[in-house]
Amino acid sequence: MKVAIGCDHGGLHLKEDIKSLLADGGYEVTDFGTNSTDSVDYPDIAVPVANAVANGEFDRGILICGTGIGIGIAANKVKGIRAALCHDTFSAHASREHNNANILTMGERIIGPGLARDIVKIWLTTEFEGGRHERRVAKIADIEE
Ligand SMILES: O=C(CO)[C@H](O)[C@H](O)COP(=O)(O)O
Repeated sequence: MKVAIGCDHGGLHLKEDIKSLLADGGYEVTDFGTNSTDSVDYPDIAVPVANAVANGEFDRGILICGTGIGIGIAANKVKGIRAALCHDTFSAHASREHNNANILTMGERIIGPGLARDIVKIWLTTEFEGGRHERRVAKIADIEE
């Protein structure tokens, strides 16, 4: 599975930790930055990652900022993106099974690396359930038309 990852300055340390988790797990990871603690604007990272997922270049994306909120709001402006903010494992599971989320967002200023790692592992390995959820996700796509 090909995974695009990105963060702003508020998510740098968690992004680096998640990158090593993904590399150890055999995922093909591409880092869209940022790569320092210098202040950057999260839409500048969110949009390239979201475009790369939306156009099929990557299977999934992971975006991290201080809260996970801003970077997710920006990603969700890109057509075809269903970015889900998950700070617990139940949401990570449900965002895949029910919502077919293609981008996971998290906030480094909110959760620690242990929980974040569990969230990522669940999120990357849970399949979309389809069925009634397919109809609902299709209605979200209709909003974009
Ligand atoms: O969480 C975020 C967006 O939702 C950002 O990481 C946060 O707003 C950055 O704040 P600052 O410029 O004060 O470091």
